[in-house]
Amino acid sequence: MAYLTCTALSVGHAGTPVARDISFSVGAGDALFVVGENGAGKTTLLKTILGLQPPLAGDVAFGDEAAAGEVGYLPQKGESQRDFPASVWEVALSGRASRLGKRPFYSRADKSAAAEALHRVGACELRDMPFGSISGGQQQRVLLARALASYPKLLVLDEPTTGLDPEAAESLYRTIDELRASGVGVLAVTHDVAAALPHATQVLEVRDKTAKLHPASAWVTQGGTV
Ligand SMILES: Nc1ncnc2c1ncn2[C@@H]1O[C@H](COP(=O)(O)OP(=O)(O)OP(=O)(O)O)[C@@H](O)[C@H]1O
Repeated sequence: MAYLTCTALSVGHAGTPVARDISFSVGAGDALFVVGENGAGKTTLLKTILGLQPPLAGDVAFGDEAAAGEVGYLPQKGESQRDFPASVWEVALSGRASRLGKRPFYSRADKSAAAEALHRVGACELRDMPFGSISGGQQQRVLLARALASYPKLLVLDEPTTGLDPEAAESLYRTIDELRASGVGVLAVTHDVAAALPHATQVLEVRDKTAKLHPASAWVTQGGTV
């Protein structure tokens, strides 16, 4: 079973659909990129998948090692994140906060998950640096580690390369490829279709109040843009 399966999903606000009849699944090694014009409904879809708002119809199901809600989430980058007053290590470790429950301190398992996540994204050497002092590409890498430390199987990324130069974006995508090769499944929203496409397995095109699923190779041959 896939980590995430959406079936005949309708998403929207106050009972009014923004996009209807959305069906896709994301499993180990998959990278599904959601594309569409401004206002098409990409963020509404992500929020529905993350359980922040209810589906208007249809179903969101989690399976395998990604139980309900156990999603590593990298939110869209906000300016406030740049000066976040914490070290890289603290940011990575904060991915485990939702697992603390009533415990006052992070456990050895929490620390080892955060350390492993930093290692997997190639950010070990940044560990003791203030988060606000590293580059935008490095910050995104650390926030990817944070998502990975929280739930390492299914990652949901909202515009992961926004604000990065092409080299930093490509480097982040290559890291995401390596994570996929080790069994991670990725669902990402992007406006940067050309850069994302070589790293996608499927493209979900949200348009005209519905969504079409394309294999990434077919999207290339039809010269797809949004
Ligand atoms: N809380 C809300 N209440 C009512 N309508 C909303 C709300 N949030 C978004 N919308 C509307 O839903 C539609 C889809 O918005 P959404 O943010 O999902 O689009 P998007 O594809 O993510 O756009 P962008 O690429 O600009 O981020 C838009 O028409 C928007 O105005």
